[in-house]
Amino acid sequence: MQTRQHVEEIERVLDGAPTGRDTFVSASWRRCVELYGMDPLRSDPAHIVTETELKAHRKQAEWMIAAARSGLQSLFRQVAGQNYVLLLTDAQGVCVDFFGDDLFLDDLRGAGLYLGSNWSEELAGTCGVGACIVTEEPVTVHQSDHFGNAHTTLSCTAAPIFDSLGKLTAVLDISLLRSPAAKSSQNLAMNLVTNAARRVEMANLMAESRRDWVLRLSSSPEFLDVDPEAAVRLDGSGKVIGYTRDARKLFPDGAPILGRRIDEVMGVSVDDLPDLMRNRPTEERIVEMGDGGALFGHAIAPESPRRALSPMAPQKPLGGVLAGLAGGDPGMGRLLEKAEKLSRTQVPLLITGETGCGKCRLARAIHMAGQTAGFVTVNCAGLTSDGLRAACDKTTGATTLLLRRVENMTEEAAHSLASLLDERSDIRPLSTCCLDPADLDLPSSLFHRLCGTVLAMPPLRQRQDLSWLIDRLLRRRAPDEIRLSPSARVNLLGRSWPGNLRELEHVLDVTLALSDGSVIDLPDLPAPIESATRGEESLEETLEACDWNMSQAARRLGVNRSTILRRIRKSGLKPPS
Ligand SMILES: Nc1ncnc2c1ncn2[C@@H]1O[C@H](COP(=O)(O)OP(=O)(O)OP(=O)(O)O)[C@@H](O)[C@H]1O
Repeated sequence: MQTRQHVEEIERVLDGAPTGRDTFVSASWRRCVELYGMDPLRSDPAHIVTETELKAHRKQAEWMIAAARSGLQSLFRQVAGQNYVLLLTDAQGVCVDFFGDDLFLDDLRGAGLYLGSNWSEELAGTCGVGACIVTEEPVTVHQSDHFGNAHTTLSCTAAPIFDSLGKLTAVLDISLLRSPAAKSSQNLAMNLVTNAARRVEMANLMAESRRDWVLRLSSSPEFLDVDPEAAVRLDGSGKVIGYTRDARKLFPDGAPILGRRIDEVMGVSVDDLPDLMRNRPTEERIVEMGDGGALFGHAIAPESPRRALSPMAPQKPLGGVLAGLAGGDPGMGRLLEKAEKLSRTQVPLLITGETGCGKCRLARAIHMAGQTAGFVTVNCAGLTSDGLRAACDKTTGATTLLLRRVENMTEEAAHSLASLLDERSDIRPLSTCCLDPADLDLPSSLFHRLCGTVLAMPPLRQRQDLSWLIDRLLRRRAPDEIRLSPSARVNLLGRSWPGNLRELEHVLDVTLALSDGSVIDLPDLPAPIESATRGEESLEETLEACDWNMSQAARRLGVNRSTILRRIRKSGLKPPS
């Protein structure tokens, strides 16, 4: 009787009459008859591939089985005792992994809910796995939704799993041999299976992205770090090179995702990613979306490659966050290599160089390469003992303490810092300073607690990768079509850049704001700003303002102490008696 009704319903669907079934079910019935020539009255047994074929399918899906295993195990634990069976099939519909209750193994085998069964639509008719492969969407195929007579007691809920390039690669199916009549009884199963599929995609993306940035996103701060909703894998320029399926929702409908730069769709660029790392409070890691909404972001930095232990092993090129700081300048290359080795130690580092040359940026990169949990920055100008303590109390455990412009530290703060470092051996100080270490006026007890070794950064005018840096900063600010004319480039390369990278950033910002067209030409560039206070005329005023304290005057002018002494001698200035 039931069979006759089922056949009649299929006939009505073929005639185009509405029957109240989900549209994907009616469409699948139509394919079963019109495309695969199936007969709903035939009670075909389950299609099981041969032992050798199963081996081949499992071998092909090996990496997916491994990525999905722990997800499947935890899902199976969640439904334990409720007679559910879990199948992982490959993109052809062949079951390559299976979790079911041993008590019902014979029944499950008989129904095809077992390893090696082929649930592709053209063989099994309308079924959960088959419909999921065709629609690439999660589906529930409940009881008489099935086309074939043999399966109308089953309820199957299936979710697709995509690889990081957006290709359907597997299906996760949760099935019941017998289920309540209402299809809505499977809503919870649908939730479980789609969440499990999302986690498998996430695990797979993370496993293949060790050398790239990953940005994970969630609408809830509580789940951001533990169970994010979507993730994108990014290359060094911020272009998407992989994604989990749910990340599609973040991009404009239908537009390709691979190759898009994230700053075209979100309010963050690749350079903002360090601010979205785990050492920052979750609530502060907000990413604005193109549609006006916002999500919480968690950026995971590329791992730097570990050097082989053998001294004979060829040197691997520098990788990870440090590699992005220079583009072929030999001096910077050596400096970054040293920084990378030191990043794995607890040695306190003093990073010196002119203002704006990237000392803080380097300190941050060293911290990230070393993968220490906590990160605190304090500005030494105006730093009080209380301020220092309060900043460091924010973290417990291994922490990097970035001391910006350590030459500006007061004596009181210097003493406090020395005792703090004695109390907290888990704090690693990284200090930046615009003076030569020899001119640094710090109590020697503190100096040696801060300076295990010096990393001296070159000024921008001495860097051979200036052209690379100009392009890098330009690309971050403007679309690919905007470029520099050769004469504009030559002009920028010939400047002296007293403000270093900070000045370069400002020049590019001003240029882009004021110029129209897609080519930046010489007249579009702002003239270099020579600071009036840097001339010899103002030296006396500066010295007077600093009570003739050479170190202070040097700080004010952004030069080192010996330069001040030289200028004083040259200009014949005499301190007041
Ligand atoms: N390698 C780099 N690539 C692109 N931008 C950089 C790089 N290094 C630094 N910058 C940018 O240049 C500016 C100055 O960098 P940073 O604050 O690290 O300099 P600093 O030497 O610590 O300056 P100061 O001594 O004045 O505190 C920042 O806006 C930073 O983002």
